Amino acid sequence: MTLSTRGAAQAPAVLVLEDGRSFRGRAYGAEGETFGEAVFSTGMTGYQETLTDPSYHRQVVVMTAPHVGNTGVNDEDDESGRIWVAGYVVRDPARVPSNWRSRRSLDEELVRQGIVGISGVDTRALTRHLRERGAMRVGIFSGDALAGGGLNDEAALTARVLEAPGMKGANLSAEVAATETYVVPAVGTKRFTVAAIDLGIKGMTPRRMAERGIEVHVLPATATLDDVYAVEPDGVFLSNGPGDPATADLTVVKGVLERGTPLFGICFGNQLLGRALGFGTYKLKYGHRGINQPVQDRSTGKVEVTAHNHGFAVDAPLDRISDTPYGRAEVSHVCLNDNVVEGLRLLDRPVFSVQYHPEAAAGPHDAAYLFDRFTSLMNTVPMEGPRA
Ligand SMILES: NC(=O)CC[C@H](N)C(=O)O
Repeated sequence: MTLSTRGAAQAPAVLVLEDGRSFRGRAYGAEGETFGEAVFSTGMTGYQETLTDPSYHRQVVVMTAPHVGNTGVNDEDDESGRIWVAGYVVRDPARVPSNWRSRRSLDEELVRQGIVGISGVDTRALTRHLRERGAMRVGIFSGDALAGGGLNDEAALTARVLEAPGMKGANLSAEVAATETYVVPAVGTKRFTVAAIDLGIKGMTPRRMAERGIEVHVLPATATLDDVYAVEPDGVFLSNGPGDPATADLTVVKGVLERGTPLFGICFGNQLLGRALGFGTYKLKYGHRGINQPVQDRSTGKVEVTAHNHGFAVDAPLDRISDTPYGRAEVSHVCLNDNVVEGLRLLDRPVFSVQYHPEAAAGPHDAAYLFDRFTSLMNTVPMEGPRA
């Protein structure tokens, strides 16, 4: 158990939204200033995985769960080598974290990694504001950033927020992805080789494949089609990742589709597949983030409770099969809260994707069957040449 001595004694901080609304609180984590897109996450647990998910790069995450940090920070649950959120907003941080795996408090970890946060904010009011007005740019200011009376000059702080870049048009995968290929070995007998394109991949994703006998070659976001086929893959995987899918290069995805290699994409990967098929993508008003989102698999009618983190979505028709340059495609999964497209499937090729996070780190394991589906596609496709 680690005792945190900070909390109520922390310096004043202020959160300022681009539309001028502001919230006062206390510094949490590092003091200073930070900017990003304000988004809210409804996960009640799993904050360590959220913080270290590269898809949150350049986003300031507001936690709707009121108590955050209760189980501290451990050495096992990180989803990447660092915290990626641009800032962190909580209502009531734990003063005494307690868990057998805890090594330090969340506050200490945020300080250690220089992540500026704010606590003591009415996160319900802030979330309702974002739901009504949509995700928008935000700044958090504390310590030196408020020296000279900044706390009382919110117009000046709002002007600074308005200078920060937005999420639309942001091309961010290369900023978060590995620069060198690495291999996650199959657990037990190796059955397949998969080339996974790292657009901001989480650590659990290759592990979920490895558990199924897959040797995963994780390739940088900049990998070419030749790099992909150099590993002689039985299947190709497109990962999650930050930024606007409209900015991504689709050459590799289209090349894989042409060859008919089994393909599975998640989240950003689903959006890239959608765009490669000729569908558009658009920015949702406030996105889906959390570990309790109901999704229906339209092929079985089954409802799964799933982990999400997306601000963009694919624009594809729900009521009919679409003709694409790679054959017929359908919307395979849909979000039951708002009918947003949550999955795509090609009818003539071994290709599918989902908009959510079947690796479930954190989250319910309802969607684990999707990794089995990918494995069975590789099982049935002859190695040489396209199937379609
Ligand atoms: N988790 C992800 O892959 C997110 C995809 C994309 N950046 C979005 O916000 O929709």
